[in-house]
Amino acid sequence: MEEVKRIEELRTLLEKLSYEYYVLDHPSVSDQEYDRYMQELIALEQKHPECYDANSPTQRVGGAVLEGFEKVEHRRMMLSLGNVFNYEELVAFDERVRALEPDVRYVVELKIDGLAMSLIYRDGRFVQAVTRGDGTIGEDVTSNIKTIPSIPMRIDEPGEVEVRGEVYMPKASFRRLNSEREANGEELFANPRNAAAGSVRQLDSTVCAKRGLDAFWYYFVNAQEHGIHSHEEALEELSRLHLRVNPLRRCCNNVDEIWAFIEEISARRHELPYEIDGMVIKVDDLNAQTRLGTTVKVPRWATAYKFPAEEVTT
Ligand SMILES: NC(=O)c1cnc(N)c2cc(Br)sc12
Repeated sequence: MEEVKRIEELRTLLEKLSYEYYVLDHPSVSDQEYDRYMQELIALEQKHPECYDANSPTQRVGGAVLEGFEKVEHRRMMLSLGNVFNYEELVAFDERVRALEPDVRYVVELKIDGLAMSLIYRDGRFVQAVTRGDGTIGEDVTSNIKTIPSIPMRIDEPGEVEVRGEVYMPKASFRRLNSEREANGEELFANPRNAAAGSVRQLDSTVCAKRGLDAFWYYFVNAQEHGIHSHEEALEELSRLHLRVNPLRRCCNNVDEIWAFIEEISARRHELPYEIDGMVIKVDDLNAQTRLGTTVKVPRWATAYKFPAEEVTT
């Protein structure tokens, strides 16, 4: 029946248009055209309830208001990071790594000031989003994470894929939210991280949908099972799967290259449209990461450089 075929066609088209707009920031159609396709799909889905699909672009917002969040155990612990606060501590980190991995190469990324999140895809379909929690047990916040338009509901990868990253509230969304709350005499959020955490914990996803959250993904959990050997390759694969990966990153061969990038980003971080509280330095080679291993709660193959605390008025 061609209407059922049209439903599948529109679902695929709307996902592609959403990717172009929210991930590539390069839409190929006008908002009006996008809305016309969405309205056409909504009408066809109402006519064909037998085609219901929770991952349809029409199902991102709405659904039941939850009583609470289910607890979920992570397959692999969600680690936090050790910290370094200055050049000398960064040198010490590098020396500890080089003692085991003499010709190490690093990838340096921005440390997004949001909340850590795990996404599970199965056979190419988004199935679950889980907060970090205590690192072992998190909360299922799938209904809220589905409302973030840059997160794909489908990916072109079979089997089980787990992706981790940071959900955050852009500075513009934060300013808009707090000015609305001020106008309504409500308590203001202290910073974008708190506002993002409060939004993800909304039991009614229509509230979360209005908060203008976004996310960057920076960890392909079972990358080696998918034939990937380095962190940089993993980030490129996440991009290929249409996940939103932060392009502001640099491969560095030594501490001085790391420090140069830290100073470059530190000088321009207030221009960024989102808050960062430091930089993340990771060993690039995944086998070297495995050889270095982790301590009780933090990896030996990565650390976070934290910017000096300052009074930031956003
Ligand atoms: N790029 C990254 O690895 C990264 C970025 N932002 C963050 N808040 C975190 C936290 C951990 Br744990 S890793 C990481």
